[in-house]
Amino acid sequence: MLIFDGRALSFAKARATECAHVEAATAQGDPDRYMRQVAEKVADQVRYLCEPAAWPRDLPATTAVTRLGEGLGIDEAAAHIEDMDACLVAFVGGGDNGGDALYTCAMLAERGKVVTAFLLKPNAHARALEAAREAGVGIVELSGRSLRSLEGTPEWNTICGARVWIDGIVGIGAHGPLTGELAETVTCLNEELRAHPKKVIAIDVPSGLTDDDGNVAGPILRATHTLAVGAYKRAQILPPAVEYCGQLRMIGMYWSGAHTDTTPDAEGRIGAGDLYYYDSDERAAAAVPIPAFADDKYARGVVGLVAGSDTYPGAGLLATRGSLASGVGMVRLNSTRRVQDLVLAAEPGVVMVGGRIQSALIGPGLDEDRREDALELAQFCGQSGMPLVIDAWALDLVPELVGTISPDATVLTPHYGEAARLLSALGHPTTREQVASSPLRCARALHEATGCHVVLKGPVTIVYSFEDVPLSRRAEADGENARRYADTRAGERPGLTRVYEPTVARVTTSWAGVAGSGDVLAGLIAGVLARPAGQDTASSPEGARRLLVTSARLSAAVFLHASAAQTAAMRRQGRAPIQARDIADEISSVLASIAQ
Ligand SMILES: NC(=O)C1=CN([C@@H]2O[C@H](COP(=O)(O)OP(=O)(O)OC[C@H]3O[C@@H](n4cnc5c(N)ncnc54)[C@H](O)[C@@H]3O)[C@@H](O)[C@H]2O)[C@@H](O)CC1
Ligand SMILES: Nc1ncnc2c1ncn2[C@@H]1O[C@H](COP(=O)(O)OP(=O)(O)O)[C@@H](O)[C@H]1O
Repeated sequence: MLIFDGRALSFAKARATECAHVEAATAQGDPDRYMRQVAEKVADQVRYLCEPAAWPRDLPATTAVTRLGEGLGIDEAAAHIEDMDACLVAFVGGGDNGGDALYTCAMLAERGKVVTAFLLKPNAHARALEAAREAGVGIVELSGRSLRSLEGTPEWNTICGARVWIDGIVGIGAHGPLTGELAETVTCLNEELRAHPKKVIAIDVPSGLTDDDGNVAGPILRATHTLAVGAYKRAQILPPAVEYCGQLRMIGMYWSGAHTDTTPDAEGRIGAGDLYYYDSDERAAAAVPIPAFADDKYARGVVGLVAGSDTYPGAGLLATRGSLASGVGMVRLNSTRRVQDLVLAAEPGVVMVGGRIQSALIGPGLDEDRREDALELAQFCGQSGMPLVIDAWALDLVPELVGTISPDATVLTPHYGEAARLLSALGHPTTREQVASSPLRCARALHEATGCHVVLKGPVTIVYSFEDVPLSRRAEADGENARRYADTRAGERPGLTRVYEPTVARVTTSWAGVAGSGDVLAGLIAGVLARPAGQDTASSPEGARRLLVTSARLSAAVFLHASAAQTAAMRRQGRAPIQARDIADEISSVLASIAQ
């Protein structure tokens, strides 16, 4: 069973956890103790981010080379270094997020910073406001007016002249998109940022980011840094909202209970509403194990591909190279003569005849002429329960394959457009725009419509996966709830319980979105699934085969692909394009750089 690097919480869960902390502080007669602890850590981060050394690494760039939002913009940073210690400005709302901001301002002022707080609501947190005044923070009261009303005044110049803004307008207490004067204020601030970029440090979440599935339905103040209080929130790591967070840092608040929910939902599933992030070089390396002393090519795994066509020959080569990078002992490629010649010229070890395989991939670069071979391999996998990856063109075959494939062993790897087309073909009319605005929701819908694992490719790729783990392990780990749940399914899967582990990898580069990049990923996933199951997979019940298609393996492949793209982009300082072949080439150096 998988425990990823961490669970990202829903806003409701985060609010409940935070409330418990506040209640405990209140019971001890100091209701703001927790808030001051948050503010102290925020103030430390703000001071650090104001230091010259932090600038070159931290300024954002739109073409990010990122670990979820971390940006590089070295030249712009250098230009601002001299006067970045000018004044700090905070925008303060009427809730506790504003309270955090005011205490933060007070602490910064006490440490010698020049700070001005703009109160956007008449009901700012009273004790925090008093502390800010006492510390010498400049206070500007908007009394409910939009910030736009200040344009042309000296206060407006203070806002524009600041190098660093602190966003305490709203946090996780906001419901729905921002409305009224707050919406206008945020729009106005974003306009100023577009004209004159600055550091924007969001306390907990960028103001306006309110949807657990990362949907962007209204104005959000675009942060360069987001300081997540206590735990990451789902919207901070999900596209499209992730783009507004900039570099994400955690403010540790000793939150407990941020583990997988063991309570089944209405349909009896565990963890289907959870979201994890994957950020582990070591775990990724475990998916590509060093061969054992006596391993021959068959022991290392053989992958069978139906990829490439006379219409799209290059896809056959790129998928092949993705598979080879996974360390399989052999790739068997079924393709046209033209593709075979192309592949053999680059990779003479590839075998063009059929035979024993441990996993399969159909789809990259296929055209109508390749339909029969793709269907045949899919059907073979369905009958044998062998892992099958369905990508690109072959995704259009899914509606006719639904009854024949083995969903537990099948992975669909659509991009947004393909996901929309497939969902529509399966009876759920969906546009590409709808997928782009709520990719997690659509990945889940695709799983529900097909039963398959889904790798939804995008700026941040989502792995919507699950495992059937032995009841004994689940119960050991999670206690009574799981035991009760498993009993209800005993007739269906005796001894097993289904656990969902939707995951995003915390690494990305926008240079990865290039033709053929997905072919490499599909090949890599199929290759990883052909490798012998080892430490990286969940254990199966006594006597059963070890599980091959797991969240851990799929996430590892996605992570390696993104890391390879990022490393290739970094070789060019993130400023020059990379090609799909660069990603394939870089996978082995990423693996080589990871200590095993
Ligand atoms: N709960 C607590 O006691 C603490 C919360 N902290 C911080 O405070 C934040 C949560 O505080 P709150 O629960 O007070 O809420 P927020 O401060 O996030 O937001 C609540 C305010 O936003 C307004 N609002 C809500 N939805 C809106 C919308 N759609 N458009 C415009 N205005 C809207 C409300 O009227 C209210 O004034 C967290 O993110 C966290 O950072 C902690 O750091 C300190 C203790
Ligand atoms: N803006 C982006 N930032 C990072 N990665 C991206 C972006 N856009 C696309 N990608 C990645 O690029 C790959 C493109 O795959 P796909 O669309 O299938 O292309 P192809 O079929 O040409 O190989 C996917 O891995 C996807 O996650």
